[in-house]
Amino acid sequence: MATNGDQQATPKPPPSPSPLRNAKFFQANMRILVTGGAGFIGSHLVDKLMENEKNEVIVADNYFTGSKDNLKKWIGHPRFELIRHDVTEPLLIEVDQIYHLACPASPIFYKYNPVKTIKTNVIGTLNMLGLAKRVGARILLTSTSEVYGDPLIHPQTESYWGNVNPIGVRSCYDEGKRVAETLMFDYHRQHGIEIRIARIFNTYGPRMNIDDGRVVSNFIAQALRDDPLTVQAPGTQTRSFCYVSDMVDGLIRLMQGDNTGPINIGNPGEFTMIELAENVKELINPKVEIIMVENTPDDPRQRKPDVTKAKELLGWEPKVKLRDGLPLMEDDFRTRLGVPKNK
Ligand SMILES: NC(=O)c1ccc[n+]([C@@H]2O[C@H](COP(=O)([O-])OP(=O)(O)OC[C@H]3O[C@@H](n4cnc5c(N)ncnc54)[C@H](O)[C@@H]3O)[C@@H](O)[C@H]2O)c1
Ligand SMILES: O=c1ccn([C@@H]2O[C@H](COP(=O)(O)OP(=O)(O)O[C@H]3OC[C@@H](O)[C@H](O)[C@H]3O)[C@@H](O)[C@H]2O)c(=O)[nH]1
Repeated sequence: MATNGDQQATPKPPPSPSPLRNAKFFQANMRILVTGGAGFIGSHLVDKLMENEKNEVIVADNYFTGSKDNLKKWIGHPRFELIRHDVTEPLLIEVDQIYHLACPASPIFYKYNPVKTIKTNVIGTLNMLGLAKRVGARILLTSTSEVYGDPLIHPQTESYWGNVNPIGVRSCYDEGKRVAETLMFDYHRQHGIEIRIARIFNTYGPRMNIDDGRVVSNFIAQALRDDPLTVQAPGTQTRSFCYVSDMVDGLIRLMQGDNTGPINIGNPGEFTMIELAENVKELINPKVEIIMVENTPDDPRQRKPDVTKAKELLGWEPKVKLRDGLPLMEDDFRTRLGVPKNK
């Protein structure tokens, strides 16, 4: 007989959701928790979810890298609630879906307090799975392309197990997300929880912190301030950049569909960091200098998603090309930095 610990056991059916879900006369809105909803991707996701009048959105965030400012248009709205909460503590609320994003995402922030980063990924994800189990909610984890580490196959498919340093300075994030994925599947197999895992590749767009430290926000802020664009050596390392509206569309499709994932969500357009700097220079400030600076350990040398699965299973593919997305982000950064277009 299959036991709870048996990896091959058939998944149990999920716990039943609230009876209100099938109620005829009660107002049965979809109650959606977004952890990390005050951050960059989270706040765009909230905007999209709030467009549907059947959705009630609850954000839980500790404001480590996020800000209430990102959600100011929703504060006071009857279908919206904002809770100052750290996911490393349990949260007792009633919801139907959980988008679990809470986690610092920029390397300079996740390396700042690595122990807290790993606690957020492990204890935070356990707490959110416990909540999902108690109330029968479906839960989506925003995992990352960093689970592939410094990948030895290219482009990366979901079946690739990765090449991750378990004791390096990035491990609190990479290994933290890998454990978070493991926890998701263990709760699915052992308790029948409905799970969804998105492996997000580098995403950019308006509302990124100006001093977030990630490459696209750094280059745009530097170009607007007439500071040199700092390409970290050797500059031939590659990334593939997805515009945030495409990302949000992919996350919602994954949540609403029938596949657990993991599914890569990202834009396969691949650029070296030198090419990215040249694009920013040409589009935003042709006079700006590009300089080479020292890199940090374990920087992945190449990254590009294979999005076949997302296309086939979610009917999703990215629409916004890098050269169309950069000017949209430039406009937002100009407004926030107070740098008009024709200065
Ligand atoms: N943006 C990307 O390129 C990218 C790529 C891969 C994965 N992701 C994942 O997507 C999610 C969102 O990333 P983002 O780019 O919007 O980053 P972000 O830093 O803007 O947002 C993260 C949010 O989580 C909150 N948070 C952090 N620790 C918390 C805690 N312990 N309790 C409660 N809230 C906490 C922060 O305050 C912030 O609002 C993260 O899980 C990240 O790992 C992002
Ligand atoms: O100013 C800079 C910043 C960064 N870089 C380079 O740009 C590349 C991308 O660096 P970023 O800091 O933007 O992000 P990374 O791709 O290293 O990590 C990201 O991956 C996906 C997500 O999970 C996270 O958002 C983050 O970990 C790296 O090769 C880095 O060396 C520069 O050349 N100049």
